[in-house]
Amino acid sequence: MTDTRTPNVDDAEIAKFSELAHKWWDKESEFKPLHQINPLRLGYIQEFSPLSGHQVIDVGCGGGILSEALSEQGATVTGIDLAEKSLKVAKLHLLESGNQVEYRCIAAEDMATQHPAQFDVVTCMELLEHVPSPDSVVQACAQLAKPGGWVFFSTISRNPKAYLQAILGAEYLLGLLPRGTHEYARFLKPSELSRMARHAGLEVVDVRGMGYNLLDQTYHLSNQTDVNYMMACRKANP
Ligand SMILES: C[S@@+](CC[C@H](N)C(=O)[O-])C[C@H]1O[C@@H](n2cnc3c(N)ncnc32)[C@H](O)[C@@H]1O
Repeated sequence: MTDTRTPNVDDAEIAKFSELAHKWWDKESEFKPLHQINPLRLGYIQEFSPLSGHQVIDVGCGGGILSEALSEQGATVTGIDLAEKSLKVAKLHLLESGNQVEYRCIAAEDMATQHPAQFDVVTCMELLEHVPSPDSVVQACAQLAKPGGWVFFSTISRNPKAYLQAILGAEYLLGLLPRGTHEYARFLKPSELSRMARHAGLEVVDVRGMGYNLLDQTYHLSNQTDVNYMMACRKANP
């Protein structure tokens, strides 16, 4: 039977990340902001869930910045992405770091069909704003989680301040990210992501902002969720 589903992927997005793949572990490159926020998101995840001995899947793992940090905490980590080149870099980096992560080139939706309810923790960071149907990825993340498991998202809200900071500021004025990294229409308000999460059977436990300090050029957790934010969700335990 032919699969008539429209794949939930924007080829231009995959090409964009593939083009930069060799720079994933260069902490002064276009991926510097991801390296800078990584300790914050790891700490956030650990506020809610232990990692040691847990099965974790990192959806849209890229070069493995978060996947490796999760593995360093003793989790058994699977990383999935659709950019082959990024996964190659991720696998090569394991040789250097000695960390263990199983990387697979597969869509979240397909992984969820193959491995439903298999993971204690699902992380999906900075991915939703790069896909045509974020709700489909949210559904897949919920399906991947065990009952009682945790699902963490991070993305960017959609409002004039987010446009000014995340696109105009970060891409055009400060040059923190390459121009064209983000498309405003794909930003998601916390209320919209909460609705998607609830629809997928997840309880939204917490929403937390991530702010950037222009003066010392550092990121911090914040109660302001109107630009970058993370969400901690829990799958119901029937
Ligand atoms: C901004 S990067 C975030 C990487 C990683 N999650 C992190 O935060 O360190 C976005 C990632 O999403 C991946 N991506 C984009 N569209 C995707 C899709 N439809 N399915 C899986 N991964 C996708 C890209 O290849 C890229 O690695």
